[in-house]
Amino acid sequence: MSRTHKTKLGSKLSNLKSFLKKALDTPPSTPNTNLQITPNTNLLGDILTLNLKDYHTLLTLLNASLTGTTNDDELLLENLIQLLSKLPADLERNQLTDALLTKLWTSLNHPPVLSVGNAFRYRSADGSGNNINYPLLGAANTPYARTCPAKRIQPLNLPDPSDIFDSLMARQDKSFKPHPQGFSSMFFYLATIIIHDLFQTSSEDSTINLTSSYADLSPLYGRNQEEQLAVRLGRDGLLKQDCFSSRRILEFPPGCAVFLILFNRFHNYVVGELARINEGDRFTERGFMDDEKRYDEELFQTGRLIVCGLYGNIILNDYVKTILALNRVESEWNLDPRRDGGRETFLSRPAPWGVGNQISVEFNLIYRWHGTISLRDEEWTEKRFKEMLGGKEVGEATIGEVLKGIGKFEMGLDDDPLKRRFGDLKRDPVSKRFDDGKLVEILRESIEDPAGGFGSRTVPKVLKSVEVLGIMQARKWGVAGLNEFRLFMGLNRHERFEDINPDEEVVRELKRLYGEDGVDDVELYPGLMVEKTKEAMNPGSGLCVGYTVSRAILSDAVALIRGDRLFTGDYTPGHLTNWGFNEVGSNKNVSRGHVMYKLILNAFSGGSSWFEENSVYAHFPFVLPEENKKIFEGLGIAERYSWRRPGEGLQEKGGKVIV
Ligand code: HEM
Ligand SMILES: [Ca+2]
Repeated sequence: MSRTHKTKLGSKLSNLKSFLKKALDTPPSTPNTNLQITPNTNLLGDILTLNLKDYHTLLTLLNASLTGTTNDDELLLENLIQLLSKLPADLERNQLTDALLTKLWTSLNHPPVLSVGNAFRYRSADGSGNNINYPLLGAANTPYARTCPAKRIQPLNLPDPSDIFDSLMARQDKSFKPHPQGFSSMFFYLATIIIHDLFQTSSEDSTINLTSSYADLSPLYGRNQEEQLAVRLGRDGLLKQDCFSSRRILEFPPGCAVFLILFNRFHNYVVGELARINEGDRFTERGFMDDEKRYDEELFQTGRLIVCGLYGNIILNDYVKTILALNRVESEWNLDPRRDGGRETFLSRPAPWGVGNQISVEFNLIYRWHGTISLRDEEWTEKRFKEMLGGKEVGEATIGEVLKGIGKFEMGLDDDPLKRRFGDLKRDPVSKRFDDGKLVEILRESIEDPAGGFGSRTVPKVLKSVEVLGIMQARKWGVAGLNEFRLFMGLNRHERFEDINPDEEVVRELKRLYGEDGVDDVELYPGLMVEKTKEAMNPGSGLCVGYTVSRAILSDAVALIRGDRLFTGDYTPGHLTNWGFNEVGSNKNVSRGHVMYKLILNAFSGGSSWFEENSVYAHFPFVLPEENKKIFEGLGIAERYSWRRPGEGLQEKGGKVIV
């Protein structure tokens, strides 16, 4: 091909490129026919005089970059190579070559995200190895990350934390406001389990997080190998009966512990089924039967992947849907951060997945949701603290005494989780299990218990020392200010105190504490806690939390789930078995896509005598039954569910009989 011909082709390509750029820069509302083409380019003519095949190649290329997929029957790659070989050695050819190289490079992950190595097949006890290239990313016992640079000059006279709590955070007598969207305490018990799965600040070194940054159910399975072994039965992949690893969860209302017991029972059911089905002989093929330890290990680890799969599905299909009020409308859409199959196109570039996660100090503060504690749990906490303080009222105790009380309580627990108890529950001497009736009673009461709403002045006074410590902790971590953090998250700056919260008293107190001109001095924590809260909006706003928190937690949920290799690239039937993969999946035609019922119905062998298959308590426990009644009547589906209270009318099961 002559040099002139090559140059002509190059200039045609250049014209075509500016045409495409214009087409893409034109707002969608403008029809393409109205495109202004520079008169001297004669672009349409150029396109028509292009060799038909080259023209076709460019169109296919354009189509591929719009849709993200290539039909390789059209031999785009080969035609592109032909076109490139015809072009002159100039800018256009180089750019097209670079684009081709980029396309070839970005089709694969660099470095690879997945591995077939045995070390990466399961979840490690401490969460290490989730990112195969940076195995310590997000592992237990590593430092917290920092999300936002704190560049502002630090104000030297920060207000007294105790004053901040009393004036802005403390729940005033009789001022409890139930959650505006009718959330039950069960919702916040799951939240409590999630946050203890993700944050546990070491009391010896507050830069260290003692648990893994992954939603891997560390409160059930333990934060390290030693804790994991203590909660396992040591045979057939089983966990010890009705047990969980976390000591800390025993500091919380008994509904949290029951929630973990539901997961324990699900685990033991799963490993039983895995062994029984023995899919593809995978648990016997390598002579595991002769090696009991190995057999136990394979069953346990596969079981854990499946149980964590259900946990992840509960977080996405029940918890996040409720947060976004998608539980209140007909739509089946959900924000699923695991979405894959996305391709890079002109319009979107899918976020990476499976690259790991490391929790930051900012998120430790963002998730301190003590304002949502119900009146019932406030009372429970007052009693519990009094016990831990040897009878002293918490108001009379120093922060040191409270911390010592908590430490002593945890130390006083037996090392063997099987020997720990909670509430007034007793283990059956033979089965070692707690009584179903008692567990159901705690569940029912938790589902019927109205949680509190977020906002300023909502935190029970009994937690004052915890909050004061939180404020001091945030200062020690040197976190950014509220406005600094908002700007980092892409939110606008609060220019006036009224923007933080229009409530007159809150504005007055904020000004008193931070000074008339101190709006940028307002600290991240407690700023997050006193910010105005989002109004209910269906769908869109279910959680009704403070503005900044509502935005930040969605990014965090995506980081947590999409960042987790074992929830994304390695969430496969190969890892979980076909049976396990199906067992924990969500089906939009069942339970409106929710999956909590799988956990609850499985836990009680009495089956329908406790919860009917279609019990609203089993299917939608995060919202109060009376609120669900209103929602489902509005949607015209109330008759699909049983509204009977679990245990109602039962005389002989040992639970409290409700009539
Ligand atoms: C009655 C219920 C609750 C009680 C008695 C309680 C008590 C405490 C206590 C004593 C601490 C400080 C010491 C420790 O880390 O254990 C703490 C910290 C914390 N709480 Fe709560 N809490 C409750 C509910 C919640 C809820 C519902 C959430 C959020 C979903 C939450 C989030 C946090 C967070 C993120 C920390 C910091 C943890 C760390 O840095 O290790 N809490 N809570
Ligand atoms: Ca974890």
